[in-house]
Amino acid sequence: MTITNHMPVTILTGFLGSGKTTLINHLLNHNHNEKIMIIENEFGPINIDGGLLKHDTNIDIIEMTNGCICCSVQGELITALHQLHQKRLAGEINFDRLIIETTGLADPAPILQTFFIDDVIRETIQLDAVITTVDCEHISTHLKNHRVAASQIGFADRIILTKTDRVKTADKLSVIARINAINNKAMIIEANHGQIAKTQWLDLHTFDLNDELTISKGFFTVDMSKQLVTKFTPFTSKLHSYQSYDDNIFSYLFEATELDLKKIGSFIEKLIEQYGNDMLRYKGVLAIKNQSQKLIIQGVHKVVGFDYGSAWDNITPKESKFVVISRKLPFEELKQQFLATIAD
Ligand SMILES: Nc1nc2c(ncn2[C@@H]2O[C@H](COP(=O)(O)OP(=O)(O)OP(=O)(O)O)[C@@H](O)[C@H]2O)c(=O)[nH]1
Repeated sequence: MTITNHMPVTILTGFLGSGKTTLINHLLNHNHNEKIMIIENEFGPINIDGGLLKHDTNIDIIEMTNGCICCSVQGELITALHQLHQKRLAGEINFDRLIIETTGLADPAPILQTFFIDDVIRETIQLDAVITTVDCEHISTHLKNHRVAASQIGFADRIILTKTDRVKTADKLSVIARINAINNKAMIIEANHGQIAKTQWLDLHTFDLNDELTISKGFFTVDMSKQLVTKFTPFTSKLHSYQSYDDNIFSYLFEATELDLKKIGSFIEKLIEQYGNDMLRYKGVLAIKNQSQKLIIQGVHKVVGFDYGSAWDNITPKESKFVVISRKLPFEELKQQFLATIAD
């Protein structure tokens, strides 16, 4: 990788003790050809994880201990990223990717927004994905007591389910169903003690304004007693007695045929203005009348990006899909407004 390339950045979040450090350690133990920079943010004055992470020559760790990235040290994160960029440009340091491990108590929103709002960062860094570790054994308690736990799941592009060795299959399935109810866009991957191939959580390119809009239809497991595989066997949970919980974050899917550009533009503008604070992540691939290319939209709260993607082919029907992971929205009302943007 050359310095002119955008630096890939992965945000690793997940509640306290959910296995973030274990996952990174597994990566470092099995990574021999990449130099990785890690920004660690620990809540409180002492960075425990910095000591737990296995140092070797392929890793540099920046510790941020002035509080939690999500609030008081957002500025510190920006400064750290600028400095890294400068040092890299000057040839003082070299690394191939950056991982930001957030404190288990952090809401990832402000961290994510940093990558959209700061010009230098936007131009030099390629935000790759938000990865959330979920502790299968304790997530129910976390969700009950800490609002941020649901938020971390809601923001995820990919969820890594940990400690499944400590629960019964039925309990694991109900955790999966609960995660899916919060975020049906993120694929769920099971990892025993962080043992997961790096291809499963790095270089996912989820923030590229590309045409891929995946909605998880089940979940996927990696069985580490077998070889690392890149293809998974899809597993669909058949839960007949799924209990409903009030996690207050939901996945909404808006679907329609070809849309009128002006109308959909003002729908989205109004939606963000009114509900942006509640909308954690959203992504859409929209079919616009008289436009041969797909219109791609994606955003985090009130920060939104639009771009034209690839052209529609003659086989795929021109359909618009817009997924929103959000705190509760008046979905029926919004759906009618969305449908009203269909082109005449
Ligand atoms: N049984 C079991 N234990 C695990 C697994 N993954 C992690 N652990 C253990 O869970 C504990 C917490 O893991 P960490 O990796 O430190 O979690 P963390 O998310 O970095 O924790 P904080 O930095 O405190 O938020 C450690 O004792 C790990 O060994 C797993 O899949 N199964």
